[in-house]
Parts: sequence; structure tokens; C-alpha cells
Amino acid sequence: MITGYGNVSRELMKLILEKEAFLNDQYGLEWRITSIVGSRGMVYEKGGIDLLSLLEFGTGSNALEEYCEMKNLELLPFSINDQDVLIESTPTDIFTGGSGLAYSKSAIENGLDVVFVSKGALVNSQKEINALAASHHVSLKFSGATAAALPTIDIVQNSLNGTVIKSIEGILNGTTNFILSKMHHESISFETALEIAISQGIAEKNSTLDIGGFDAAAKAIILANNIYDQELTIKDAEITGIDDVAIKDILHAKERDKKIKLIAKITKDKDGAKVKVAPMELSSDHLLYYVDETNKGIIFHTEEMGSICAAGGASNIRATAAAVLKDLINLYKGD
Ligand SMILES: NC(=O)C1=CN([C@@H]2O[C@H](COP(=O)(O)OP(=O)(O)OC[C@H]3O[C@@H](n4cnc5c(N)ncnc54)[C@H](OP(=O)(O)O)[C@@H]3O)[C@@H](O)[C@H]2O)C=CC1
Ligand SMILES: N[C@@H](CC=O)C(=O)O
Repeated sequence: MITGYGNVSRELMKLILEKEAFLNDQYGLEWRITSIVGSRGMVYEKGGIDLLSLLEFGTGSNALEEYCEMKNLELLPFSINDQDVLIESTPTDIFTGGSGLAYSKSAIENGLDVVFVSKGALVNSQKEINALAASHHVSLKFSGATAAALPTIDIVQNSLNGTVIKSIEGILNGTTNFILSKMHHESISFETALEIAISQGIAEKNSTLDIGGFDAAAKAIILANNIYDQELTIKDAEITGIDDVAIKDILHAKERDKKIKLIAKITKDKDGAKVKVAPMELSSDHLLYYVDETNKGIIFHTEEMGSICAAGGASNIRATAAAVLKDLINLYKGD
């Protein structure tokens, strides 16, 4: 079941169709998507939605309505039927959790595992969601909500088990990194670079979430809450976006072989974890200096393993869909 039929969900359908044989051969997995929920209602077909036909239309409720018309179906009110997993991909509401919170709670209460692409539910209510999931014996995955194709939470939950993570710093938002890179390397204006990011489908529906640093903060909060067992929300983060970064600031940094990057920092002291997002000048001895365009990067500073850096995982809808597919595979392989 999918909530939110936008760019990412549609790309996921394409991936599932393209990789159908591979998923079956390699992992013994076969999925049927029986429900897709848009803001105007839900398509439900017990035997599975005809993805090839649906892909003939665009995205959103218009596409769902056109599909229903073609198949002689009605859009139904949201309900959960016989599904195993929800992929939550509605627009992120970082201040209240929005529809993503309502859909995911309802899914968990009905025994579905949840793969989060949106961040609102987790940023607002991670503890409540974790407790609900535990009481209903379901699993949660959220790579899509924690920088998608850039591995972050997977590293924490696998590669860093047993270590003390002292602090984290990262470039967690592709849109702002793209804008800053285009300004730095090509002297493209802020506005033009933002338009390109929007046209590529990587900016949030409300792009002030990217520009204002809220999206990076949301991802950092989800990581901080999971790593340090905290209950931070967006109100607890100190956030400065790139709104006030002017081309003269970029050029001033460039003259001194520096780059301005939007950096999210997670620190922990005796009072708990703190999240801070702000534009910073990085010099070329900083690993994140080399993370350009829509790429992202993260450095975990650990007590036992030193510093571990992952970089790449460019923000784009195919890479995000692939991160969702990875979560689905990791949920069910070996079942
Ligand atoms: N794009 C990206 O690269 C990435 C996106 N994400 C996250 O994934 C989520 C989806 O992103 P993306 O696909 O780009 O966004 P889109 O805006 O393309 O898609 C979201 C879809 O949700 C639908 N929608 C809106 N309100 C509701 C509602 N109440 N119930 C059901 N459906 C609703 C909208 O269609 P309609 O209203 O017409 O039904 C829209 O098509 C976001 O939360 C984003 O933060 C995460 C990682 C990367
Ligand atoms: N808007 C985000 C994409 C989803 O998380 C970004 O630019 O990285």
C-alpha cells in the first residue's frame, strides 16, 4: 500500500516493474500493490493495481482518477484492507506530522510494517511510533527519510553497532547543496539553481523547507532521536538556512579556497543531543568539501572506530525510489 502518489512513488513503481524478475530470482520477493492513496481518495484492487496502465498517467490524484476512469473504478475513502506494508510518501509536514502521521499510525495499528519516505511523522512522533510498532509487532524502515540514497541510518544500525558515536556532521539536503555548488562552480544564480532543483523533483513541495534548512534539520533530528534515544522535534533544533547566502559570500570563500556548505551537526552532552544546521565555510582538508551538486555526505565521529565518512547518494527521484526498494528488500529478504 502506498500513501502519496507523487514523483517518488511513481518512480518506485517503475523500478518494481523493471526489476520484477531480478527481485524474484535474487530474493524470492514478489509484490502486489493493492492500494494507492492520494489526497482525493484511494484506488484499491485486491488482485493488484495494473502498474503499467497507471504509469501512462502522471502523478497525484489526477493520475489516480484517470486510472479509475479507465478501469471503471471509484476512488474510495482511505482504509486498510489486506496489506502487509505501507510506503508513506505524502508531502512532509515537519511541524505537525500531517497526513503521514495519521496514515502511518493507522497502518501500524492494523499490523502493517511501514517504510517511511516522508519525514513528518518521525520528526514529530518517533517515540510514539516506535512504541506503537513494538506493541503491534511490526517493523519500521526509514532510509528515505534520512537522506535516501546516502546510507545513514543503515550505517548506524549495522556498521556502528557497539560504538559510541560522539558527534555527526553532514550535508543532508541535496537541493541546497546543488544551489551552493552551482553558485560556486558555475556562478549560476540562486534562483536559477533552485528552479533546476524543483524541475528535477528533488526540492520539497514547499521548497522553503530545503532553503530554510528545515529538511536537513528534520533528517538530523530523526538520526539524533534514534541514535541517542531522544525526543527532539523541529522546535529543538537551531536552524539557519541558505536564504542569506549571496554570490559575494560564495566568491569571498572561493578566493580563499573555501566552499560554503549547509552543514547539519548533531552533538551530545550530559544534557542530551543537540541539532544545529547552518551554512559554514569548509576548507579543502574537510571531507565534506568535496561533496558537490546534489550529492550528500555524512561523517560519524566515533570513540572506537575514529571518523567514518559516507558520501554520494545524490538526491534524485530514482535514487530515492531505490532507497525505498532497499528498505523493502531488507524488511523481507529471507522471510
Ligand atoms: N523527491 C525526493 O527526492 C525525496 C522526497 N522525499 C520525501 O518523500 C515524500 C514524497 O516526495 P515526492 O514524491 O517528491 O513528493 P510529491 O509532491 O511529488 O508527491 C506527494 C504526493 O502526495 C499526494 N498527497 C498530498 N496530500 C496527500 C494526502 N493527504 N493523502 C494522500 N496523498 C497526498 C500529492 O498528490 P495529490 O494531492 O494530487 O493526491 C502528491 O502527488 C516527501 O515527504 C519528501 O519529503 C524523501 C527523499 C527524497
Ligand atoms: N528535498 C530533499 C529531498 C528529500 O529528502 C533534498 O533536497 O535532499
